[in-house]
Amino acid sequence: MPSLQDLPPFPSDVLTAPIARISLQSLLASDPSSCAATLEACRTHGFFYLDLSSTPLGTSLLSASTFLHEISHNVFNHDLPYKTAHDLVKGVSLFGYKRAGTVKTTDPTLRPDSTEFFNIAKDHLHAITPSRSYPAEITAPETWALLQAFSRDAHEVGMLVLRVLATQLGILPAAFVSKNEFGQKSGDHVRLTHKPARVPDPAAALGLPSHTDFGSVTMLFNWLGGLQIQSHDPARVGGWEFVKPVEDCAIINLGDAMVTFTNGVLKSAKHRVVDAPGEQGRVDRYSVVYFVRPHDEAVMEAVQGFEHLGGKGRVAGKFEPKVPEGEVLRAGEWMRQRAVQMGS
Ligand SMILES: O=C(O)CCC(=O)C(=O)O
Ligand SMILES: [Fe+2]
Repeated sequence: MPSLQDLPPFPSDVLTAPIARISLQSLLASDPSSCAATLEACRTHGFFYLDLSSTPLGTSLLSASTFLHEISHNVFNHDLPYKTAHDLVKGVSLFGYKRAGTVKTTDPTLRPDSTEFFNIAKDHLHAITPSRSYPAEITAPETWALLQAFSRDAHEVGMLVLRVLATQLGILPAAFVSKNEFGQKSGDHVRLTHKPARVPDPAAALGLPSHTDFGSVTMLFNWLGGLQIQSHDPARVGGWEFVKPVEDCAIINLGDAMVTFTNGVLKSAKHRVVDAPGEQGRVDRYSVVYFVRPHDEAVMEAVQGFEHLGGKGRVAGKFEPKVPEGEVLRAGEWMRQRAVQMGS
Protein backbone atom coordinates (compact mmCIF):
# COMPACT_ATOMS: atom_id res chain seq x y z
CA MET A 1 0.00 0.00 0.00
CA PRO A 2 1.26 3.51 -0.55
CA SER A 3 1.96 4.37 3.03
CA LEU A 4 -0.78 6.38 4.67
CA GLN A 5 2.00 8.66 5.94
CA ASP A 6 2.70 9.86 2.38
CA LEU A 7 -0.87 11.15 1.95
CA PRO A 8 -2.56 14.15 3.57
CA PRO A 9 -3.81 13.00 6.99
CA PHE A 10 -7.37 11.87 7.60
CA PRO A 11 -8.87 14.67 9.72
CA SER A 12 -9.67 14.00 13.36
CA ASP A 13 -12.86 16.09 13.46
CA VAL A 14 -15.16 14.03 11.20
CA LEU A 15 -17.51 11.25 12.26
CA THR A 16 -16.13 7.77 11.63
CA ALA A 17 -17.97 4.45 11.72
CA PRO A 18 -16.99 2.23 14.68
CA ILE A 19 -16.62 -0.95 12.65
CA ALA A 20 -14.81 -4.00 14.04
CA ARG A 21 -11.19 -4.79 13.25
CA ILE A 22 -10.61 -8.52 12.81
CA SER A 23 -7.34 -10.16 11.81
CA LEU A 24 -7.01 -12.57 8.93
CA GLN A 25 -4.50 -14.51 11.00
CA SER A 26 -7.07 -15.09 13.73
CA LEU A 27 -9.74 -16.19 11.24
CA LEU A 28 -7.29 -18.60 9.62
CA ALA A 29 -6.67 -20.02 13.10
CA SER A 30 -10.45 -20.24 13.77
CA ASP A 31 -10.07 -18.05 16.83
CA PRO A 32 -13.54 -18.20 18.48
CA SER A 33 -13.85 -14.56 19.45
CA SER A 34 -12.74 -13.33 16.00
CA CYS A 35 -15.20 -15.69 14.30
CA ALA A 36 -17.99 -14.46 16.57
CA ALA A 37 -16.99 -10.84 15.84
CA THR A 38 -17.23 -11.54 12.10
CA LEU A 39 -20.80 -12.74 12.44
CA GLU A 40 -21.69 -9.81 14.67
CA ALA A 41 -20.23 -7.33 12.14
CA CYS A 42 -22.15 -8.96 9.29
CA ARG A 43 -25.45 -8.92 11.17
CA THR A 44 -25.11 -5.25 12.06
CA HIS A 45 -22.93 -2.90 10.00
CA GLY A 46 -22.32 -5.38 7.20
CA PHE A 47 -18.75 -3.95 7.16
CA PHE A 48 -15.51 -4.73 9.01
CA TYR A 49 -11.78 -4.13 8.74
CA LEU A 50 -9.67 -7.17 7.99
CA ASP A 51 -6.11 -6.78 9.20
CA LEU A 52 -3.93 -8.48 6.61
CA SER A 53 -0.57 -8.15 8.34
CA SER A 54 1.34 -11.19 9.64
CA THR A 55 0.10 -13.79 7.15
CA PRO A 56 1.58 -14.62 3.73
CA LEU A 57 -1.90 -14.52 2.15
CA GLY A 58 -2.60 -11.10 3.65
CA THR A 59 0.77 -9.55 2.88
CA SER A 60 0.64 -10.66 -0.74
CA LEU A 61 -2.79 -9.03 -1.06
CA LEU A 62 -1.41 -5.85 0.47
CA SER A 63 1.53 -5.70 -1.92
CA ALA A 64 -0.65 -6.54 -4.93
CA SER A 65 -3.05 -3.75 -3.97
CA THR A 66 -0.13 -1.29 -3.83
CA PHE A 67 0.99 -2.34 -7.29
CA LEU A 68 -2.57 -2.02 -8.65
CA HIS A 69 -2.83 1.44 -7.10
CA GLU A 70 0.27 2.43 -9.13
CA ILE A 71 -1.16 0.92 -12.31
CA SER A 72 -4.40 2.81 -11.75
CA HIS A 73 -2.54 6.13 -11.94
CA ASN A 74 -1.22 5.25 -15.38
CA VAL A 75 -4.43 3.75 -16.75
CA PHE A 76 -6.78 6.53 -15.71
CA ASN A 77 -4.30 9.21 -16.76
CA HIS A 78 -5.11 8.55 -20.42
CA ASP A 79 -7.62 10.65 -22.32
CA LEU A 80 -11.26 9.56 -22.48
CA PRO A 81 -11.19 7.97 -25.98
CA TYR A 82 -8.33 5.67 -24.91
CA LYS A 83 -10.47 4.45 -22.01
CA THR A 84 -13.84 4.29 -23.76
CA ALA A 85 -12.28 2.07 -26.42
CA HIS A 86 -12.70 -0.60 -23.69
CA ASP A 87 -16.21 0.42 -22.60
CA LEU A 88 -18.46 -2.01 -20.77
CA VAL A 89 -21.85 -2.68 -22.33
CA LYS A 90 -24.75 -2.00 -19.98
CA GLY A 91 -27.06 -4.95 -19.56
CA VAL A 92 -24.71 -7.22 -21.54
CA SER A 93 -21.44 -7.25 -19.64
CA LEU A 94 -20.14 -5.25 -16.76
CA PHE A 95 -16.50 -5.87 -17.55
CA GLY A 96 -14.46 -3.06 -19.08
CA TYR A 97 -14.52 0.70 -18.59
CA LYS A 98 -17.30 2.60 -16.81
CA ARG A 99 -17.07 6.33 -17.30
CA ALA A 100 -18.11 8.91 -14.70
CA GLY A 101 -21.75 10.00 -14.64
CA THR A 102 -23.35 6.71 -15.64
CA VAL A 103 -24.44 5.23 -12.29
CA LYS A 104 -28.05 5.66 -11.28
CA THR A 105 -28.45 8.71 -9.04
CA THR A 106 -29.84 7.49 -5.73
CA ASP A 107 -29.03 10.31 -3.34
CA PRO A 108 -31.69 13.00 -2.76
CA THR A 109 -29.40 15.58 -4.40
CA LEU A 110 -29.39 13.54 -7.66
CA ARG A 111 -25.77 14.52 -8.28
CA PRO A 112 -24.12 12.44 -11.03
CA ASP A 113 -21.24 10.17 -10.02
CA SER A 114 -17.68 11.35 -10.62
CA THR A 115 -15.99 7.93 -10.43
CA GLU A 116 -14.60 5.96 -13.34
CA PHE A 117 -13.85 2.21 -13.13
CA PHE A 118 -12.12 -0.56 -14.93
CA ASN A 119 -13.83 -3.87 -14.12
CA ILE A 120 -11.58 -6.85 -14.90
CA ALA A 121 -13.34 -10.21 -14.89
CA LYS A 122 -12.01 -13.12 -12.85
CA ASP A 123 -13.27 -15.30 -15.73
CA HIS A 124 -11.03 -13.41 -18.19
CA LEU A 125 -8.02 -13.50 -15.87
CA HIS A 126 -8.33 -17.27 -15.42
CA ALA A 127 -9.51 -18.24 -18.93
CA ILE A 128 -12.88 -19.45 -17.63
CA THR A 129 -14.52 -17.53 -20.50
CA PRO A 130 -12.93 -15.78 -23.49
CA SER A 131 -11.47 -12.40 -22.55
CA ARG A 132 -12.30 -8.95 -23.93
CA SER A 133 -10.19 -5.87 -24.65
CA TYR A 134 -8.53 -4.07 -21.74
CA PRO A 135 -5.90 -1.31 -21.87
CA ALA A 136 -2.30 -2.35 -22.49
CA GLU A 137 -1.30 -1.42 -18.93
CA ILE A 138 -3.74 -4.07 -17.66
CA THR A 139 -2.89 -6.82 -20.13
CA ALA A 140 0.89 -6.34 -19.75
CA PRO A 141 2.14 -9.79 -18.66
CA GLU A 142 3.43 -8.67 -15.27
CA THR A 143 0.18 -6.88 -14.41
CA TRP A 144 -2.04 -9.66 -15.75
CA ALA A 145 -0.13 -12.22 -13.64
CA LEU A 146 -0.48 -10.00 -10.60
CA LEU A 147 -4.21 -9.60 -11.23
CA GLN A 148 -4.48 -13.38 -11.48
CA ALA A 149 -2.79 -13.83 -8.10
CA PHE A 150 -4.74 -10.96 -6.53
CA SER A 151 -8.11 -12.32 -7.68
CA ARG A 152 -7.26 -15.85 -6.52
CA ASP A 153 -6.12 -14.63 -3.10
CA ALA A 154 -9.02 -12.21 -2.64
CA HIS A 155 -11.45 -14.96 -3.57
CA GLU A 156 -9.82 -17.25 -1.02
CA VAL A 157 -10.27 -14.63 1.70
CA GLY A 158 -13.90 -14.24 0.63
CA MET A 159 -14.38 -18.01 0.98
CA LEU A 160 -12.83 -17.94 4.43
CA VAL A 161 -15.28 -15.22 5.50
CA LEU A 162 -18.17 -17.26 4.07
CA ARG A 163 -17.03 -20.42 5.88
CA VAL A 164 -16.69 -18.53 9.16
CA LEU A 165 -20.18 -17.07 8.74
CA ALA A 166 -21.77 -20.42 7.90
CA THR A 167 -20.07 -22.11 10.85
CA GLN A 168 -21.13 -19.33 13.21
CA LEU A 169 -24.70 -19.59 11.91
CA GLY A 170 -24.68 -23.32 12.60
CA ILE A 171 -25.16 -24.41 8.99
CA LEU A 172 -22.93 -26.50 6.75
CA PRO A 173 -19.53 -24.75 6.45
CA ALA A 174 -19.78 -24.96 2.64
CA ALA A 175 -23.34 -23.62 2.42
CA PHE A 176 -22.26 -20.23 1.01
CA VAL A 177 -18.93 -21.28 -0.49
CA SER A 178 -20.74 -23.71 -2.77
CA LYS A 179 -22.61 -20.76 -4.31
CA ASN A 180 -19.38 -18.93 -5.20
CA GLU A 181 -17.14 -21.44 -6.93
CA PHE A 182 -13.99 -19.89 -8.31
CA GLY A 183 -13.79 -22.14 -11.37
CA GLN A 184 -17.32 -21.38 -12.54
CA LYS A 185 -18.52 -18.54 -14.76
CA SER A 186 -19.52 -15.61 -12.58
CA GLY A 187 -19.62 -11.85 -12.23
CA ASP A 188 -16.55 -11.84 -9.95
CA HIS A 189 -14.17 -9.04 -10.85
CA VAL A 190 -11.34 -6.79 -9.83
CA ARG A 191 -12.35 -3.12 -9.98
CA LEU A 192 -9.92 -0.24 -10.20
CA THR A 193 -11.61 3.06 -9.37
CA HIS A 194 -10.59 6.70 -9.78
CA LYS A 195 -12.33 9.78 -8.44
CA PRO A 196 -10.82 13.19 -9.20
CA ALA A 197 -9.93 15.53 -6.34
CA ARG A 198 -12.64 17.78 -4.91
CA VAL A 199 -14.06 20.32 -7.35
CA PRO A 200 -15.08 23.81 -6.24
CA ASP A 201 -18.80 23.27 -6.88
CA PRO A 202 -20.12 20.68 -4.36
CA ALA A 203 -23.35 20.34 -6.35
CA ALA A 204 -21.49 19.18 -9.47
CA ALA A 205 -20.96 15.53 -8.54
CA LEU A 206 -20.91 12.84 -5.87
CA GLY A 207 -18.13 10.23 -5.91
CA LEU A 208 -20.50 7.26 -5.99
CA PRO A 209 -24.20 7.44 -5.03
CA SER A 210 -25.43 5.29 -2.18
CA HIS A 211 -25.77 1.63 -3.11
CA THR A 212 -25.40 -1.89 -1.82
CA ASP A 213 -23.05 -4.28 -3.60
CA PHE A 214 -24.80 -7.06 -5.53
CA GLY A 215 -22.66 -10.06 -4.76
CA SER A 216 -21.52 -12.07 -1.75
CA VAL A 217 -18.35 -10.51 -0.36
CA THR A 218 -16.48 -7.33 -1.34
CA MET A 219 -12.84 -6.76 -0.43
CA LEU A 220 -11.88 -3.12 -0.69
CA PHE A 221 -8.53 -1.34 -0.55
CA ASN A 222 -8.59 2.43 -0.35
CA TRP A 223 -6.02 4.90 0.89
CA LEU A 224 -8.00 8.10 1.22
CA GLY A 225 -11.25 8.71 3.08
CA GLY A 226 -14.46 9.28 1.16
CA LEU A 227 -16.25 5.96 1.72
CA GLN A 228 -19.25 6.40 4.01
CA ILE A 229 -21.75 4.05 5.64
CA GLN A 230 -24.88 4.82 7.60
CA SER A 231 -24.71 5.23 11.34
CA HIS A 232 -26.03 2.69 13.85
CA ASP A 233 -25.64 5.16 16.70
CA PRO A 234 -29.13 5.63 18.21
CA ALA A 235 -28.50 9.39 18.29
CA ARG A 236 -27.99 9.64 14.53
CA VAL A 237 -29.27 6.45 12.90
CA GLY A 238 -29.01 6.68 9.13
CA GLY A 239 -26.60 9.65 9.14
CA TRP A 240 -23.45 9.15 7.08
CA GLU A 241 -20.14 8.28 8.77
CA PHE A 242 -16.72 7.94 7.14
CA VAL A 243 -14.94 4.60 7.03
CA LYS A 244 -11.41 5.71 7.83
CA PRO A 245 -8.72 3.85 5.87
CA VAL A 246 -6.52 1.87 8.26
CA GLU A 247 -2.96 0.85 7.38
CA ASP A 248 -2.57 -2.86 6.51
CA CYS A 249 -6.33 -3.41 6.55
CA ALA A 250 -8.77 -4.19 3.79
CA ILE A 251 -12.43 -3.29 4.25
CA ILE A 252 -14.82 -6.22 3.91
CA ASN A 253 -18.52 -5.86 3.26
CA LEU A 254 -21.33 -8.19 2.30
CA GLY A 255 -23.47 -7.79 -0.79
CA ASP A 256 -27.14 -8.42 -1.55
CA ALA A 257 -26.67 -12.09 -2.43
CA MET A 258 -25.89 -12.80 1.22
CA VAL A 259 -29.11 -11.07 2.24
CA THR A 260 -31.01 -13.36 -0.12
CA PHE A 261 -29.16 -16.50 1.00
CA THR A 262 -29.98 -15.78 4.67
CA ASN A 263 -33.36 -14.14 4.22
CA GLY A 264 -32.11 -10.91 5.69
CA VAL A 265 -30.16 -12.25 8.68
CA LEU A 266 -26.90 -10.97 7.19
CA LYS A 267 -26.74 -7.37 6.00
CA SER A 268 -25.53 -5.63 2.86
CA ALA A 269 -25.04 -2.10 4.10
CA LYS A 270 -25.68 0.96 1.99
CA HIS A 271 -22.54 2.92 1.26
CA ARG A 272 -21.42 5.80 -0.91
CA VAL A 273 -18.28 7.71 -1.83
CA VAL A 274 -17.99 11.44 -1.27
CA ASP A 275 -14.98 13.77 -1.48
CA ALA A 276 -12.25 12.70 0.88
CA PRO A 277 -12.48 14.87 3.99
CA GLY A 278 -10.26 17.84 4.78
CA GLU A 279 -6.85 18.07 3.11
CA GLN A 280 -7.33 14.61 1.61
CA GLY A 281 -9.93 16.06 -0.75
CA ARG A 282 -7.17 17.87 -2.63
CA VAL A 283 -5.78 14.71 -4.21
CA ASP A 284 -7.23 12.19 -6.66
CA ARG A 285 -8.65 9.10 -5.01
CA TYR A 286 -8.09 5.51 -6.16
CA SER A 287 -9.42 2.26 -4.82
CA VAL A 288 -8.89 -1.41 -5.67
CA VAL A 289 -11.78 -3.79 -5.12
CA TYR A 290 -12.51 -7.48 -5.53
CA PHE A 291 -16.14 -8.58 -5.79
CA VAL A 292 -17.04 -12.19 -5.02
CA ARG A 293 -20.39 -12.90 -6.66
CA PRO A 294 -22.36 -16.13 -6.82
CA HIS A 295 -21.52 -18.09 -9.97
CA ASP A 296 -24.04 -17.69 -12.77
CA GLU A 297 -25.78 -21.02 -12.15
CA ALA A 298 -26.18 -20.52 -8.37
CA VAL A 299 -29.82 -20.48 -7.34
CA MET A 300 -30.76 -17.19 -5.69
CA GLU A 301 -32.82 -18.40 -2.76
CA ALA A 302 -32.32 -18.84 0.97
CA VAL A 303 -29.94 -21.65 1.92
CA GLN A 304 -31.08 -24.54 4.08
CA GLY A 305 -31.96 -23.33 7.54
CA PHE A 306 -33.08 -19.88 6.43
CA GLU A 307 -36.06 -20.62 4.18
CA HIS A 308 -38.57 -20.31 7.01
CA LEU A 309 -37.75 -16.62 7.45
CA GLY A 310 -39.44 -16.02 4.08
CA GLY A 311 -39.99 -12.52 2.83
CA LYS A 312 -37.56 -10.70 5.12
CA GLY A 313 -34.78 -10.87 2.57
CA ARG A 314 -35.70 -7.98 0.34
CA VAL A 315 -32.54 -6.39 -0.87
CA ALA A 316 -31.43 -2.99 -2.03
CA GLY A 317 -34.47 -1.02 -1.05
CA LYS A 318 -36.69 -0.88 -4.09
CA PHE A 319 -34.99 -3.64 -6.05
CA GLU A 320 -37.36 -6.49 -6.85
CA PRO A 321 -35.94 -9.02 -9.27
CA LYS A 322 -38.50 -10.07 -11.85
CA VAL A 323 -39.13 -13.70 -10.96
CA PRO A 324 -41.82 -15.58 -12.87
CA GLU A 325 -44.41 -17.17 -10.56
CA GLY A 326 -43.15 -20.42 -9.01
CA GLU A 327 -39.59 -19.99 -10.30
CA VAL A 328 -36.29 -18.89 -8.79
CA LEU A 329 -33.61 -16.83 -10.48
CA ARG A 330 -30.09 -18.01 -11.10
CA ALA A 331 -27.31 -15.58 -10.20
CA GLY A 332 -26.38 -14.70 -13.80
CA GLU A 333 -29.84 -13.25 -14.49
CA TRP A 334 -30.18 -11.80 -11.00
CA MET A 335 -26.90 -9.88 -11.35
CA ARG A 336 -27.85 -8.73 -14.85
CA GLN A 337 -31.08 -7.21 -13.57
CA ARG A 338 -29.24 -5.52 -10.71
CA ALA A 339 -26.61 -4.08 -13.06
CA VAL A 340 -29.26 -2.63 -15.37
CA GLN A 341 -31.01 -1.13 -12.37
CA MET A 342 -27.82 0.50 -11.03
CA GLY A 343 -26.59 1.56 -14.44
CA SER A 344 -23.11 0.17 -13.91
O1 LIG B 1 -13.98 3.28 -3.52
C1 LIG B 1 -14.55 2.93 -2.51
O2 LIG B 1 -14.11 3.20 -1.37
C2 LIG B 1 -15.86 2.16 -2.59
C3 LIG B 1 -16.20 1.67 -3.96
C4 LIG B 1 -17.52 0.97 -4.03
O3 LIG B 1 -18.35 1.05 -3.16
C5 LIG B 1 -17.85 0.13 -5.21
O4 LIG B 1 -17.08 0.16 -6.19
O5 LIG B 1 -18.89 -0.58 -5.17
FE1 LIG C 1 -19.81 -0.59 -3.34
